[in-house]
Amino acid sequence: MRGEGEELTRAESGNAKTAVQVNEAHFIIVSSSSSSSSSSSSSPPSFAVMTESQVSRECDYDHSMPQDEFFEELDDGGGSEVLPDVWQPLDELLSLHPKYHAVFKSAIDQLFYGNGPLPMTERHYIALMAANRHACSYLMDLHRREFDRLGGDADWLNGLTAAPSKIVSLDAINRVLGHQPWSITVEQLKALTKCSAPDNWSLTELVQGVVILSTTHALCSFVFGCGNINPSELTPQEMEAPMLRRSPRSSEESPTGEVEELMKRMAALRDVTNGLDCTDEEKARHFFDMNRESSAIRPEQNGDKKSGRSPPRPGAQFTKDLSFTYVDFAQRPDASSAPTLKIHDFSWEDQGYSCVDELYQVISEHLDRKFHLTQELTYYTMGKHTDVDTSKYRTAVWMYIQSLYGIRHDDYDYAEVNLMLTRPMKTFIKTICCYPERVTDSLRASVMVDFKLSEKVHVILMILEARLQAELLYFLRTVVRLNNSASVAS
Ligand SMILES: CC(C)C[C@H](N)C(=O)O
Repeated sequence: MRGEGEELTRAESGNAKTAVQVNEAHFIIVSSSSSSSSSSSSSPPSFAVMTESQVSRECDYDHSMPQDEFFEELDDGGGSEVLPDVWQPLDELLSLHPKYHAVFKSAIDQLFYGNGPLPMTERHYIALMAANRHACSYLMDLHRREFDRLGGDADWLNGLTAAPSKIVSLDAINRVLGHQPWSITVEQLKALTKCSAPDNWSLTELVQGVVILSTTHALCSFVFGCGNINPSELTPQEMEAPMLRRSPRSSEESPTGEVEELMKRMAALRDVTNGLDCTDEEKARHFFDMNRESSAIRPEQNGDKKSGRSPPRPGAQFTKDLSFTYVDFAQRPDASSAPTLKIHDFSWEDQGYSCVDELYQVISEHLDRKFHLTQELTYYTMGKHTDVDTSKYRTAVWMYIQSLYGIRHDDYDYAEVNLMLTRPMKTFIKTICCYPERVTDSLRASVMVDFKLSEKVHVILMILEARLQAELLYFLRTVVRLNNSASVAS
């Protein structure tokens, strides 16, 4: 297995420009690409590239190929889609993790530019609606430009009031999915898909729409996690992403001991869990205890108190009711109608994947690879240390994220989360997942201080994928229930 340092070296030798930009101030790149919301003309026409990749898409994957072989193939340069230029800033950042990067590009290419029931312009409009939930100006700008470049009706860009009612009808599910996915109901899906409705959605269209919505919500978390910047507000010095800029407390100068402490805890945990195992009741109790404790973590409401700067947020033209936000799962008002989702009863592997595969087959394999790779990805490093088994840490991050959405992995002992994640780290993760637009410079700077840049990005990738999977699980479980209710009725 290659070490993270070596991955970087490979990126550097393969593409020196990319490596330097990512290392020093990658969000300068983000900024330059999102410098004007009405500058679609500055984006070179890359439609020809896209069309070519569309044509070759059908031959890209052998769906029966075992995953290990697929990942090996990526090492040999597989997954080399060229996304249109507007995606480049994300692309550059993700090049820190080449295997993930390749899978990500294929998935985005398929979702937004590949075969699918929805017209491409509508896909970008739906993503614009999703990015508006978190006031993510970077992604809103990206999808506005793509909508425009692909020939979308400029009127729609005035807001939902100018969009067709079929698109507008997706707003409710955008809201629920983005903030309280456990409250999606069969009735909501029925109303959208009912044949008698004038603008009804086919289930296949709805699945594509929802994959776009949830992917975009999760990408908002990624963008804010790494540092969302409004270029018009900032001087060039300020454009450096706060999280990624060399902090005076960088690990080389004054390590905080954070990594050593984590390594001790991981080792202790491995010893303990190899010998003792707690009962199912104890595991359940640990989950609910952790859930309750997590409710006490309240992300700041308004901008960055320390810098006194509250970045301007885009308005709510593309979604309604921005006051609808995340509520702590443990404190949801409808606890009886929205119980915990037990992975034992509904998981991506056992039910989710086949549900997507049946309705929107071309994306199922991409999602599966992304989830699988993100959970498996390791370089066996932590900070300056090598040959480290980081599985306890990485699992705790994934479990904590999904617990925020009421998802419980029955076999996991959530007491481990408390050992692996400090309160500031939980605050960071909860903010980035649930209220990414509220992240502050000081919060970013307070966590993962001794981690390498690529490790910080690695954690934020886990946030992206675990959140995406959580939203999809609730939606897909409801689709299955909808199908079951239809077959009972007939
Ligand atoms: C998130 C990081 C601490 C992950 C670690 N670098 C690994 O290779 O597994």
